[in-house]
Amino acid sequence: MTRTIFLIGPMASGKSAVGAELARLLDTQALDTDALVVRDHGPIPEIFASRGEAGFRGLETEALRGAAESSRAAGPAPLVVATGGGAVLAPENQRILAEGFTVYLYTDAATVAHRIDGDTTRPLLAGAAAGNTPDGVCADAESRAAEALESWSRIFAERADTYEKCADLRIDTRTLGPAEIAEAIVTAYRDTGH
Ligand SMILES: Nc1ncnc2c1ncn2[C@@H]1O[C@H](COP(=O)(O)OP(=O)(O)O)[C@@H](O)[C@H]1O
Ligand SMILES: O=C(O)C1=C[C@@H](OP(=O)(O)O)[C@@H](O)[C@H](O)C1
Ligand SMILES: [Mg+2]
Repeated sequence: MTRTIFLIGPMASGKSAVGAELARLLDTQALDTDALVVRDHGPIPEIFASRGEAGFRGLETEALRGAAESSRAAGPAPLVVATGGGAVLAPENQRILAEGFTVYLYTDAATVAHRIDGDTTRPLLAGAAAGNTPDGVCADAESRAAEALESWSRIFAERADTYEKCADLRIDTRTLGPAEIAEAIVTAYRDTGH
């Protein structure tokens, strides 16, 4: 039976980039839950601002459900679904991930530091990126980057066990490029008999 390949992992671990590469290798379609939410509801920072994180999580679950449904309806090639970093949190999402082949893209703070520096698209890191400090004083670029990285590390520590629990396969991506990671996933997926 064909199984959807889900990509999970922390912010900026490469889920979206690897998803596109993997779909190219498997000659199939890549879906991205964040992209589906943006397509249907607008930019993620605006959703966090208007509906809060809980509102975003509801839309994320809807997108994941829809992506899994599209995959079931697709032909013999497995669909690739990149998730957002917090998609592993909701029990309903965990049940959906358990039906597919779920790959955890492991990385660390040192590796993602330059990827999230100055990023304003991820609201959970953007308090720092926007220059807001808890005391309301504008932070300089260097301390903003340090704060974003601190937030990333704290959130990752909170979720690390959940990523492990949801994964059929864990790849240490720290020294690999997206194409190499995609190749490793295809090999492991084929090893499962697909
Ligand atoms: N393995 C990798 N090596 C180098 N750069 C990467 C790698 N994976 C992702 N990137 C880059 O890091 C940034 C974040 O990747 P992205 O796919 O958006 O992560 P995610 O979807 O997990 O948040 C992008 O600019 C992407 O091109
Ligand atoms: O980790 C998270 O909670 C989030 C990760 C983001 O996706 P990426 O992991 O693709 O950055 C996006 O879903 C949103 O900003 C929340
Ligand atoms: Mg992404």
